[in-house]
Amino acid sequence: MTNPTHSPLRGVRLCFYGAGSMAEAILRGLVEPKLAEPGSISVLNRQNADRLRELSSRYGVVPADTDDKKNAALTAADVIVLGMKPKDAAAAIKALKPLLRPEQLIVSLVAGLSISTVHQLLGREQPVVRTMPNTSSTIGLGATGISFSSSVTAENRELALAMFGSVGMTAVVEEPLIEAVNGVSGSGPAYVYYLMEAMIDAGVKLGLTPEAAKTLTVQTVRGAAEMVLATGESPEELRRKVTSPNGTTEAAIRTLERFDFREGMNQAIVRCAERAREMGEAIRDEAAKS
Ligand SMILES: NC(=O)C1=CN([C@@H]2O[C@H](COP(=O)(O)OP(=O)(O)OC[C@H]3O[C@@H](n4cnc5c(N)ncnc54)[C@H](OP(=O)(O)O)[C@@H]3O)[C@@H](O)[C@H]2O)C=CC1
Ligand SMILES: O=C(O)[C@@H]1CCC=N1
Repeated sequence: MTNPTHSPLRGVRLCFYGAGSMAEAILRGLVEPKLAEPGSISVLNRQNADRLRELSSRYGVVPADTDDKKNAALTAADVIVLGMKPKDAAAAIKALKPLLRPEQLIVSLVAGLSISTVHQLLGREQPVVRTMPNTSSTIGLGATGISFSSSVTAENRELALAMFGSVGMTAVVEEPLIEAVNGVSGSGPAYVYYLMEAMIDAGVKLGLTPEAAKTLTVQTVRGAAEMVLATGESPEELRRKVTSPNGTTEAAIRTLERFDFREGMNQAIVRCAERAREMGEAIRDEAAKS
C-alpha cells in the first residue's frame, strides 16, 4: 500500500467516465486511505444524476451532472478512467475525441476493449493503460491485471500502479494476456461465490440452518485463502493435508472428479477469456464504422 504523504496521485486530477460499481470500488480505495484528494476526482455518467450525488455525499468527489460540467471535467483531467460497460464504450470514447489533449492518460476498466481499438476510436495514439480489476477492490483486496500502451510514460506507469495498488494487488502483463486475467481474477469472484452457493445449499440439504451453512462456508473459504497466503504452501499441498487416505475428503474429491469439476473450471475460464475477446471484437467493429 502507498503511503498517503508520498502518493503519486496527490495533485492529479482524475475523472471517472462511467460511475458504476467498478468505478466506485476504485475511487473508494483512493479516497478512504487519503491517497488522492476527493476534490480532484470528478465523476460522470450518462444520465443517472442521483448516482453522482450519492458518490459525492459518500466520498466527497465532484459530480459532473450537466453537459458543460462533463466536458469541463473531461478536459481538465490528467487521468480519465473508462468505467462504462463494453456495449457503451465505442460511443463514449468517440464523444471524448474532440475534448482530449494528447498528454491525458486513459485508464480503461472495460472488458475486451483493446488498446488499438481505443486508438482507433480516438484517431491517435493516446497513452492508454488497459486494466482488468475485480470487485474485491471495494474492500482493498482486489486483483488487477495491467498493461500499457507504448506511449505511457514511466511517471504514468507509477501512477496507474499506485491507483490499483491502493485497492489490492497488481500484476503487469502483456496486453494479449489481459483476457486470461479476466478469466482467472476479473470474473473469478463469481466462481467462488457460485461454489459458496453450492456449499450452502448442500449444507442446508443435510440439515444445517441456512445461517449455520452460510457462516461455516464463508469462514471455510476465507480460511482456505488465508492458509495459502500464511503458509506459502500450494493449494495442492494444502488439499493433500486435508485428505486422509480413504477418509471423508477423499470420498468428496472423488465425487467431484466423477463430475469432472477441474475440467469444468478449466472450460469456464477458457470460455470467459474467449467471451472477452468476442466483446472486444464487437467494440472494434463499431469503431471501424466511424
Ligand atoms: N463488475 C465487475 O466485476 C467488473 C467490471 N469490469 C468492467 O468495468 C466496466 C464497468 O462495469 P460496472 O461498474 O460493473 O458497470 P455499471 O453498469 O455498474 O456502470 C456503468 C457506468 O457507465 C456509465 N455510462 C454508460 N454509458 C456512458 C456514456 N456514454 N458516458 C458516460 N457514462 C456512461 C453508466 O451511467 P448511467 O448509469 O447513467 O447509464 C454507469 O455509471 C465494464 O466495462 C466492465 O467490463 C472490469 C472488471 C470487473
Ligand atoms: O462479466 C463481465 O463482463 C465483467 C468483466 C469482468 C467481471 N465482470
